[in-house]
This record gives sequence, structure tokens and C-alpha cells, in this order.
Amino acid sequence: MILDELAAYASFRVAEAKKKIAADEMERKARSLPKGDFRFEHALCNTGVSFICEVKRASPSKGLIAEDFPYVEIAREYEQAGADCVSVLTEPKWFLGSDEIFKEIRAAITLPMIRKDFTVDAYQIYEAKCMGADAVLLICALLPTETIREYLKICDDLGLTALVETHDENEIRSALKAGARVIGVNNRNLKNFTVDFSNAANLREQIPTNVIFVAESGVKEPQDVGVLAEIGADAVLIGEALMRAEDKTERLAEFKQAAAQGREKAAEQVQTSDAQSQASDGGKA
Ligand SMILES: O=P(O)(O)OC[C@@H](O)[C@@H](O)c1c[nH]c2ccccc12
Repeated sequence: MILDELAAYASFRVAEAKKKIAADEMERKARSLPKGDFRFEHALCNTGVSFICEVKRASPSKGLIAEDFPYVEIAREYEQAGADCVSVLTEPKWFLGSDEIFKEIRAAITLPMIRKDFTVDAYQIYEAKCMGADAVLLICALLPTETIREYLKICDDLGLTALVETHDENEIRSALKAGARVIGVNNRNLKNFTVDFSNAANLREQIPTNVIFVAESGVKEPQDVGVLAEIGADAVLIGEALMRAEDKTERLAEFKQAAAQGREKAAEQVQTSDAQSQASDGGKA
């Protein structure tokens, strides 16, 4: 299974990295930096739908997505086009990312950034902090509840946001039990890479409204964003559709417009159902 391979390779990378910078040294470095202010999660709390735009060169399911990959320019364009946060893959083998790419983008933009990798060791959280990340990804399918809780505590100490990624009800339960404040529901099943775009919508109810809800993966068209806005996604995470767009600025504007329309639709539905329940209350009186 590819997820197991990704995790095993992540463990290997961590072991190699520890030979260069030992675990206690990496931790000391990270903890000596000014504590973060959780600006990644704050950026997801706008009244509208927030956009996390991803810099993604390739993926195990799609192969090479961006032949031409001027990653700094892409991130700058996201920032100028009104993205709320930027996601950068650092996994080298299947996603063709790197820590260097992350660091170069970090130096070029001011938006909050998430270091997207397969976190299997606390070392990677300290590494992310040292790279200037504002957030890390914790994938529930890879981590037991207790470990998620432990990693969340490290993130809290460092002032980093943890995006806790889930794919089903059990994983959401685990994320909540661990104390996640930001939960992503992935429409893509990382075990077989099938995309079920209704997954986020189906699981929406399982996530309390005081937890930030991020819908991840599979957005192709503006109408998809509209649907996610309608079900009350606080944020959407979009990679491929933006990477493939010739004009990313225009594409993001279309997505944003669809999000606003989706939110309006949801508000109208609330009004209609309020009016209906008032009318039926009136009938009863
Ligand atoms: O390119 P998409 O379908 O818009 O998906 C983006 C993002 O959700 C996806 O890259 C992702 C979600 N969770 C992950 C975990 C690891 C690597 C990548 C991911």
C-alpha cells in the first residue's frame, strides 16, 4: 500500500536527517525560536471560505502535474491572488517536493504556510518550525490517538497549527479525542487514491462547529467549491486544479466567487427553514 511506503520512506528520511542534525539539537533549535502565533488557523477563521492553495509538482496518483515548476512565482501568484494560506509539499520521492523549495517560498511570501509531509516522528515538527512553517500536517491514518495528542502538544508549545487529516468517522473521532482544533477531511483515500468528492459533505456533521473544518482534495471546478461552501467548510485545500490552471489568478477568483455564492445559498436555506418553522409554530399557537 502506497501510504505505508510513504510512511516508511518518511521514517528513513528522518533517520538520515538525524545523522546530520541530532534529534535533541533539532528540538533545541526549534524551541529557541520565537513562539508562533497560530496565524495559520487564524487565517482560516474569516467569515467567508478560506483558501489554502497548494504548490504541488507531482503526486503518486497523478504522476507529474507541473512540468514547468517555477514554485516561487507560483506561491507569489497565490499570495497576490488572495490566497489565505499556502501549502507546500516537501515529500521528495512521490511528490517531488523538498525542504529547499519550502524555504525558498518562505523567504518570498508572507502568507501563513503549511509544511505538507508525512509526519511519523516529532523530529519533523521541529524541522518544520526551523524551516519557518506556521503549520504541519498530521495524518490520522498514520498515527494513533495518543501520538496525535503528543504531537499537538509539541505544536502548541511551538505556536504551530496542526492540520489533522481524516478520511472517515473513526479518524474524526480520534482527531477530536486527541484535541485537534483544525480537522481536514480528505476526499481522497490515501490508501487507494480514489476520490469521493462527497466524503467531506457526508462527514461534515461529525465535526463540531467550534473546530475548523477544512475540505481537502478533488476540487476541479468552481461548482465544487460552491458545494463545499454550502455545507459549511471553513476552508478548502486545492492543489492540482490551481497547478494546472494557465491563469491561476483568474481561477482562484472563480473559486472565490463560487464560494461566496455557496455561502449565500446556505444562508438562504437557513432563512427559509426558519420561516417555515415559524409558520408551523404559528399554526400550532
Ligand atoms: O490536488 P488536490 O486534489 O486539490 O489535493 C490537494 C491536497 O488536498 C492533497 O495534496 C493532499 C491532501 N492530503 C494530503 C496528504 C499528503 C499529500 C497530499 C495531500
